[in-house]
Amino acid sequence: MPPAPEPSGRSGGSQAPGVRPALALRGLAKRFGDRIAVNGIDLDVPTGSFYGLVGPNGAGKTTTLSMATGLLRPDYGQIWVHGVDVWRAPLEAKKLMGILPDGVRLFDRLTGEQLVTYAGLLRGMDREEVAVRVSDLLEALDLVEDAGTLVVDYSAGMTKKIALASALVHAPRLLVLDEPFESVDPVSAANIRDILATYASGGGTVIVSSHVMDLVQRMCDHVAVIAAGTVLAAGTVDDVRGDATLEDRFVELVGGRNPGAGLAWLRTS
Ligand SMILES: Nc1ncnc2c1ncn2[C@@H]1O[C@H](COP(=O)(O)OP(=O)(O)OP(=O)(O)O)[C@@H](O)[C@H]1O
Repeated sequence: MPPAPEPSGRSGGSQAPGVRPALALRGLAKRFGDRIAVNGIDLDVPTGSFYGLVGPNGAGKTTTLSMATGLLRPDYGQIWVHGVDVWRAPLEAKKLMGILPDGVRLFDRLTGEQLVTYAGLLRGMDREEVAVRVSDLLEALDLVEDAGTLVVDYSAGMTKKIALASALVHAPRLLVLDEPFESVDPVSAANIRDILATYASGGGTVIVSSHVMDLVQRMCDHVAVIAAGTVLAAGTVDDVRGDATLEDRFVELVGGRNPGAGLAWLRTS
């Protein structure tokens, strides 16, 4: 098995010398038929960072994160999580990760409490420890009252929160969250941000994909901007945005603003 790479310094990492990144991607590529979704992505996510992955619709964020977490096989490239090759040693790698995928079906005929308990037991944890953590997570995510409700009857935001609890229950070293704040109300979003900040300050690494630039600017310390399956910029949030806001920098990098073109018929006066 080839050794995990040392931090390259060329792909957005700012890790102390000799410390392996929490996630390293090299030459990652994926094509669906004629469409190239991911076109050779290199990225280092430093251990302990709060890393935002941003890009326009169809940029390749979900495809990249699905490959990085072992859910989708890459056509080319390699992925290491804390030095473990995700596709050569999947069980070892997956023990290190908690994943909130975008749009993956949950076992929604379980109650919220049963679902998180099941996630803990699947990870090989003992029943008593799982019970303590499930209770703590339901409390922290304000789901105690709905612990006995079937997940199929949860709202979209509650479903996100219970999926997040399932991703956290085994205290992973790397948390990969695809659009964690979508459909989540502002109070719950603030609770989730607090939980993630505590997790990162305790040495955990968080990767979030998001369209909300303001949130990424406030919450993340690192960011990668991807478009058309390639990395346009990566590094600390301050380096990437320079003197501008992240949103302005994003629009500048990605381009494509076309206000109202061809929609003359929408004018009502
Ligand atoms: N299973 C699939 N089959 C065919 N094409 C796909 C598939 N999954 C993704 N794609 C295509 O790959 C490209 C990247 O999609 P992806 O979902 O990774 O983008 P994204 O950055 O997550 O977008 P969004 O922000 O809209 O969720 C898009 O052009 C998409 O249409």
